[in-house]
Amino acid sequence: MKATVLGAGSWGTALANILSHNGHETTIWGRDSSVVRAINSNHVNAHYLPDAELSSSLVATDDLEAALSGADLVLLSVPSRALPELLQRALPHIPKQSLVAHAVKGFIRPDNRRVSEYIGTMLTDADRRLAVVSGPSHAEEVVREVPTTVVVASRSQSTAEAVQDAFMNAAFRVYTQADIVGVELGGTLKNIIALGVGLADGLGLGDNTKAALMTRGLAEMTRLGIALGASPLTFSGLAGIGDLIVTCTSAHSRNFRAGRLLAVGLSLEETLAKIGMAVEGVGTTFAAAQLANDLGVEMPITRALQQVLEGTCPPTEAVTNLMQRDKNHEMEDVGQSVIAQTWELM
Ligand SMILES: NC(=O)C1=CN([C@@H]2O[C@H](COP(=O)(O)OP(=O)(O)OC[C@H]3O[C@@H](n4cnc5c(N)ncnc54)[C@H](O)[C@@H]3O)[C@@H](O)[C@H]2O)C=CC1
Ligand SMILES: O=C(CO)COP(=O)(O)O
Repeated sequence: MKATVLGAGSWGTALANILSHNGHETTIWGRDSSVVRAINSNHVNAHYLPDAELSSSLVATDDLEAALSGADLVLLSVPSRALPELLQRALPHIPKQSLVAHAVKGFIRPDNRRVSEYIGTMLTDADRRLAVVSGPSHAEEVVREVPTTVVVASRSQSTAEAVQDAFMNAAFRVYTQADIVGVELGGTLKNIIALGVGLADGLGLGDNTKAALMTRGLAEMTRLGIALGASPLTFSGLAGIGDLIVTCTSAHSRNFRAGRLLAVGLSLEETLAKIGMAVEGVGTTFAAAQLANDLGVEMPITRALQQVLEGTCPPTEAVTNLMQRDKNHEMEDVGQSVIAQTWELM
């Protein structure tokens, strides 16, 4: 298979490295010619993954048209805010029969569309060709071949299985899924909660608080997911709770680290500059808050975080506000029918 990865940041590099190691003729496109040169001459991406020695067969280029020529599989792996511009430039050169996968965890603003929804409006035969790769997978560990599991979702089973085959190896186990909406939303919405857990950590709050944020966070992720057409079960899988756990507990997570920096008093601009890589949770918080508002979905953690990011509520006050919300049943609307049945039987 001839594979082309668009985006030479952390994740694009890690995924291109897998494809190359798996024996596929792999090209990675990046906009930064110094990164391209370093991958070709030294097999290293010094800015994003300095400690990893990349496959010597991996070829890098900054020529988009040449990168896409003859590709059987095209993988888009840039931050969500960069995707529209890149896609406009890439579309005329994407071969008509190629499979197109993306590994982006964010919404396309300002319309707050899912990435596959956005790509699908432009790509011919999208239902057959398009797939999403998501799951608990920090690039820093993937390049070290730390055992990792992800999920590929597509409306087409054969496409999901083809992408699964392309990536699967002894250290990178790939599952398939049909729920493209749920898989995309799980990977996207967990970044909001990771920012919140990072804030809690930076404020010196305890493990109880982090567990509360993760669990109640999953509940509000699931509520929005259901409203947008996802299967609730997907949120108990790799793209949901799996990715939530890794992002909320790993020192590699840019979202978790950003939350910690905000908690100790850095401004949002200072925080983003200090991380120096994609922090998708910031844009996602605003997008999800807007979607929740439009759809009438309760997302208290997201709303609290939005206020913190806007600078209209200090983090400690946001915690107090969350704790003092009206009392509630744990399962709320998601499980109401089940709860009613159980109580009738008792
Ligand atoms: N880093 C990770 O471990 C993982 C990242 N992701 C997701 O992958 C996506 C990409 O993130 P990372 O690679 O981590 O980001 P990164 O910050 O490491 O790299 C971003 C890359 O995009 C490029 N870029 C930025 N603006 C661009 C533009 N306008 N046109 C072309 N290229 C542009 C940069 O030059 C850089 O190569 C994000 O949605 C992220 O959430 C998903 C799973 C794991
Ligand atoms: O999505 C990720 C791991 O699955 C990466 O998370 P961060 O963007 O927070 O580093």
